[in-house]
Amino acid sequence: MLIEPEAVAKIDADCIRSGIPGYALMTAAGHAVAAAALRHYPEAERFVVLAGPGNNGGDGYVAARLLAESGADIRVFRLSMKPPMTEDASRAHAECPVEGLPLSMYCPRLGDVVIDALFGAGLARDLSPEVSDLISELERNRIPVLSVDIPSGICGRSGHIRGAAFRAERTVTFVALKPGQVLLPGREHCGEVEIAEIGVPRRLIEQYRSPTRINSPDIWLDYASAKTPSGHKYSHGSLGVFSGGATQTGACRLAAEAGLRAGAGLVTIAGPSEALAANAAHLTAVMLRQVDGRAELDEWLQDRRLGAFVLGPGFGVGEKARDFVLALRDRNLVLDADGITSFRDDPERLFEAFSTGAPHLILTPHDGEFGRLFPDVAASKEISKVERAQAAARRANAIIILKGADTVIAGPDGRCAINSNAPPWLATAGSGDVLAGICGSLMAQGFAAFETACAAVWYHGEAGNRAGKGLTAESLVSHIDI
Ligand SMILES: NC(=O)C1=CN([C@@H]2O[C@H](COP(=O)(O)OP(=O)(O)OC[C@H]3O[C@@H](n4cnc5c(N)ncnc54)[C@H](O)[C@@H]3O)[C@@H](O)[C@H]2O)[C@@H](O)CC1
Ligand SMILES: Nc1ncnc2c1ncn2[C@@H]1O[C@H](COP(=O)(O)OP(=O)(O)O)[C@@H](O)[C@H]1O
Ligand SMILES: [K+]
Repeated sequence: MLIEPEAVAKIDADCIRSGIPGYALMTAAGHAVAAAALRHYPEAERFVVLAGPGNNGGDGYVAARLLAESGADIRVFRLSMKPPMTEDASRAHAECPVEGLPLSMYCPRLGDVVIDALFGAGLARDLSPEVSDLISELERNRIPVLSVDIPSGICGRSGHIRGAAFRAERTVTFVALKPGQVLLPGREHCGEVEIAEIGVPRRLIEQYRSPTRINSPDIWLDYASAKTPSGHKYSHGSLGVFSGGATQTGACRLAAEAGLRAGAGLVTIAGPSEALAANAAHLTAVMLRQVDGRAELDEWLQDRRLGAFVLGPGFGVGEKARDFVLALRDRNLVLDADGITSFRDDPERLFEAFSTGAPHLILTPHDGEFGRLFPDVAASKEISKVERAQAAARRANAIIILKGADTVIAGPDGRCAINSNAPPWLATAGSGDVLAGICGSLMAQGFAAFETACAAVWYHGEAGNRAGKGLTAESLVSHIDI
């Protein structure tokens, strides 16, 4: 579950209305931070709390008091020497026995552990040069940082860096993760994340949970046991994958084999006559069909058992791709790679074709391909990856899988998931073709488009984890296990 940074203040206000004082929450937060500091840094020579002007700083003052009470050597440096900006933070400051000095007086030294309590959910602008310089100095001296709630400088909504950001070894966050802790680069800046409960009632957390979720199997739970013991290969889904020309057949085979491995009962590669020999030489369980032009395609499409199609991997960019896609407008389609690029000059033609009915088009762009279909959305740097994918999904009436280390899946209805199980070695040639094949397979098996996309991305990541560091796209296929 995720909560947006904007919800933090609302949760606080509702807690207070429910009789849970804000200061109780701040005290619990400070306790969690102090406990994590003592637990993870027993060898620290001194703890250094950097306190900001708001409640993030307030959590820092509480932690400083508790660390002082535990007998640790503790220093506090304040961003501003003015009184804190909230009542709770002022109280935490007043109760802290350690005198706070101006931030400019802090000289990092070996043995320090920094507790970064400058900004959390309230980060509203770029960090000042003073803070940026301090961050560089801490990094140069390899001083470990434990961040309170989120590393200061990371936007909790987008994961973007506001000018500069602490690179924490650990982060103690409260209530639930924020999107900016799962999206990059925020995720990398958080280090190990611990979620502290702090006593917010469950019903409030549920009430304010973000519609954006972390990708996990509970999203597609309803489809998990779709196969019945009495099923046959057609009831397990029939998938069609389009092949490119004679010298570009590898990509479609990766998609087709992934589709079979992901559980489709039947997978057929449809390709031009010139590619038949190359495909035939490498296929066993996957079937082959000659489809040169539109007439043969239309004939093949008479087979309504074909539950989904994959077009794009190795297909070639151009009018043939556009023509085939338009012929598939009322079918379940995964459009990847060349299939996406083919609509670069006229994306509206694609969107218009799939504009009606329940979404049945899945687009699987990486950043470059995304920019070809949605140049204006890609250009707006302020919006988060989640918001980019959502805007694209609405425009295209499609499910968008915006790939990367933090793949985001979004639907036109606003549903969204951020994936976090993919290992870095998944970034290898052909990996995207495998993902397209898994998507096609699940759609052919009857999963709805959004659930398909979430499940495919997650199983792709799991396969990557099982395959391990030396993975190639081929070995990735053999590790798909659904
Ligand atoms: N429900 C929760 O999750 C709870 C959250 N608490 C803490 O409360 C924090 C949020 O507190 P606040 O809303 O007071 O926000 P922050 O403490 O994050 O920041 C607040 C102040 O910093 C100023 N500011 C923002 N960006 C700045 C920049 N770049 N340079 C200089 N000043 C800047 C803002 O004008 C604002 O006044 C959370 O991150 C968390 O640490 C806890 O106290 C307990 C409960
Ligand atoms: N750093 C990374 N960590 C985890 N997964 C990644 C990373 N970079 C890319 N990926 C994933 O690897 C796949 C690459 O797909 P794609 O860019 O289409 O490559 P290709 O065209 O070579 O198959 C996508 O599923 C993407 O999400
Ligand atoms: K912080």
